[in-house]
Amino acid sequence: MQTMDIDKDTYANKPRKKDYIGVTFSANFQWWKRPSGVAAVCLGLLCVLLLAGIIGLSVYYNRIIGHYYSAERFQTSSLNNLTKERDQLKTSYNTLTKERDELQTRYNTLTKERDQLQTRYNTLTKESDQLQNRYNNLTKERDQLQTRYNTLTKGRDQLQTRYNNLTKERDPLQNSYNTLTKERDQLQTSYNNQTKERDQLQTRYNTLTKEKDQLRTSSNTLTKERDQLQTSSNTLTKERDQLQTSYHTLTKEKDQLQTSYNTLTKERDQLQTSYHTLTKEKDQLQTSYNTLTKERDQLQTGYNTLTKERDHLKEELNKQSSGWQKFESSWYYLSTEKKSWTESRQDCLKRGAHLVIINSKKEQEFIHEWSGCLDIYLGFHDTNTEGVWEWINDGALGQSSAPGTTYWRDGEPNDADQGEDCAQLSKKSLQIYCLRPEEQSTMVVSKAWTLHQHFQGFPKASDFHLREETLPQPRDGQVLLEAVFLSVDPYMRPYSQTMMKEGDVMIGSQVAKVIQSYNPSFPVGCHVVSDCGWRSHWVCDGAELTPVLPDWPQDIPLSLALGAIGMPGLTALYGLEEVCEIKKGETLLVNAAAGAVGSVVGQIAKIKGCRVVGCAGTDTKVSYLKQLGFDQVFNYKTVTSLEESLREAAPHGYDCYFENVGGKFSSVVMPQMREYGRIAVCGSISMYNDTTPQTGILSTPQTGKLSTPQTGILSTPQTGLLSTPQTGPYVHTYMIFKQLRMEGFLCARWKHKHQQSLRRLMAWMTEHITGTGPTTSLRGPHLVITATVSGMPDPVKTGTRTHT
Ligand SMILES: NC(=O)C1=CN([C@@H]2O[C@H](COP(=O)(O)OP(=O)(O)OC[C@H]3O[C@@H](n4cnc5c(N)ncnc54)[C@H](OP(=O)(O)O)[C@@H]3O)[C@@H](O)[C@H]2O)C=CC1
Ligand SMILES: CCCCCCC/C=C/C=O
Repeated sequence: MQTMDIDKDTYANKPRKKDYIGVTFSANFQWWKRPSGVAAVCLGLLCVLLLAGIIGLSVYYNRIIGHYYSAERFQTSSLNNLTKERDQLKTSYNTLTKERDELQTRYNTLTKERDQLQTRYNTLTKESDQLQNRYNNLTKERDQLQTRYNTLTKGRDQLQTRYNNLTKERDPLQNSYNTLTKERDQLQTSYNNQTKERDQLQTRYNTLTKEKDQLRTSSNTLTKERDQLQTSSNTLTKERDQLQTSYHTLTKEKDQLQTSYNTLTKERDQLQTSYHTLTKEKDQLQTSYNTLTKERDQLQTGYNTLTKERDHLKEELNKQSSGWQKFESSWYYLSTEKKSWTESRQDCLKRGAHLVIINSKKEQEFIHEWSGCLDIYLGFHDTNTEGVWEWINDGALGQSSAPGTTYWRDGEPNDADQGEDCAQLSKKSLQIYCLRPEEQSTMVVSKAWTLHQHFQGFPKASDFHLREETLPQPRDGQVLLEAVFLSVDPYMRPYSQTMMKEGDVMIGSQVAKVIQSYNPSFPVGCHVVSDCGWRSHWVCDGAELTPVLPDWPQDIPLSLALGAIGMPGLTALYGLEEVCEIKKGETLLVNAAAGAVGSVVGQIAKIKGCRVVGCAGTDTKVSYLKQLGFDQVFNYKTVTSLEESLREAAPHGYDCYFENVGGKFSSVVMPQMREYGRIAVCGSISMYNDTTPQTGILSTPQTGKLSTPQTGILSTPQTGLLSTPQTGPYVHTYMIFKQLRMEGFLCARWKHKHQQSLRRLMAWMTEHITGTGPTTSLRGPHLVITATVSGMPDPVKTGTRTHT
């Protein structure tokens, strides 16, 4: 291994401490290898021997002398021997001294040599120190190199680990990528390239720097590739999931379409067969129909001619028998009642006629004679412009010329009694004079409820004020109305806020009777619907009047012209047909179901073959709605959970929701709408009287699309329709995911259809009355009118409609 090689080299160069000490000792102990060392040692030894000999001799000599003197007498003979020995010792002493000197000389020589050696030794020591320093430096460098080597090794190992991990991660990604896409082969190739690169990297493993760079490069590349693979894997996974979802949706839709296609194909085939059969039958019938039509038309023509002749004869007979007189092409009637000119004019209009208009002298003479010479009011007046006399034009005849003006009595018209605006044919002569039209008639005083002060919260009696006002005489084209039924509707609460100022007469519709008329479209006695507000009487020109349907059946209360066969009924019809576009078999929810609108909504939906769920606020109303044929009804005020009751009533949810109440009720319904559901926002009665904002919280939805209830506060609306800021909830999530359609509407949008729609409502109502229609045909709640001492309904007590 490379590592081992490096270690060997390193340790081979490394001096051991033991060896270093060895160098020092070799200078002190290996003296026998040097001559100067040997000489010095010998000299030292000789000195020691000499010293020992001198000491030994002196000891010996002292003993001998001592012994000699004591035994002088005994050992005189040995004196000579001693002297000899002394001489010999002297000789050897001299010899030794010589030798010592020689040794001293040699010692000096050796000392010199030793000094030289010492100098050389010092030089060597210095050199050794220098070497030691260099060695230390080298050691340091080596250590640094070692450290760098270790760091690099570690880095390489980490890179290797990362590389291995990346390689490991890359493999499963490669596998999933291969599974997910057709590009598997390309990725496989790139994988092989990577593997090759890895092998090359392995080969270049020995050069750390290069290897590091290569590894880093390949690591970065792999990381990038892995990220790209990860990204493309994520993208593909997402795309696959989306495709999977849309695939499922499409499969479902396709299956449904296939099913309905098959059903339709079958139905079409059956229809095709029956169409052919019917076409044949139709052709045969058409032929016989054409023949019969011709015959019928001929008969009809003959019949019409005969009918006309008969009617004409009948009319003449009737008229004659009821006092009418024919002169030339006109009929004349003489009333025996005493009335003013104005009242007589009314009386004529009631009879479908008008005050007499004279077109010729002959006619004037006939009237004079036939009347038995009575005073006769003429349809001649200058009420529009003083001094400009004209014939009345109540529509019965075309505009007449005015030949009568040539028959004025002398001095007439003179306006003698001021306001003599009408003409009379004198009983005494054939002449005309003028008189006041209102003689004998009384002025009409109307009573009206006004808005005394704007409502704060629920309306109260003190918000209203009863006012009397004298009405002007109706003029040509005008009518005088008398209220029969007034309506108190929820819309008045928010509308008054913007459309009215304090002191104005309360807005509202009424059924009124025409009691004076100068407008042939509205004869006296007919009933109209007028938007003139809460008044007892009113004079108007008829432009805004809607006649109640002709031939209104006697057994249907006229008050329904303000209910089921009036604006509320129309609202119900348009909300269902135009906004909800309701279809047979669908499930509908309606709240405020026992009200004027709600009760009709439920009944029309039943007529159309739908399943109807209704909510009302009392048990009596609940029973009433059951009688009307609603499928499921409950009292929303007494149920434990509105949410649960709604779900029980329609476990599969609601296709259509006719919204009358708004606020919290609406929040609870929203999650229970079915996909593609439609919501007709007709009203929001629960919010009209708010003084503090309602807090609308959407409960956590079944779908789980929203995890957190949503709330919010709408700032006070620009329109000022609502005095109190409205709070959430925000319904967007439901609208989006259930693909709902929510549309507000006002019934006036379809004004052009009102007449035909009223006839449809009346037809449903009549079917019910006569029992000819389905059991679900229409019934309508009536109005409760509470009379007061004032003679006007109490605006607060009549605030709620109910059924009777
Ligand atoms: N868009 C349009 O063109 C029109 C809209 N409308 C709207 O239709 C709705 C119904 O009108 P209409 O049938 O004439 O009214 P009604 O006066 O006949 O009935 C109203 C009923 O609403 C219910 N109600 C009243 N207050 C509340 C409340 N706070 N919370 C829940 N329910 C309440 C009561 O029934 P209960 O006892 O069952 O609670 C009440 O009897 C109203 O919102 C009105 O504004 C009406 C006509 C036209
Ligand atoms: C003065 C009669 C106006 C009738 C308009 C009714 C529209 C109702 C709207 C909401 O409640």
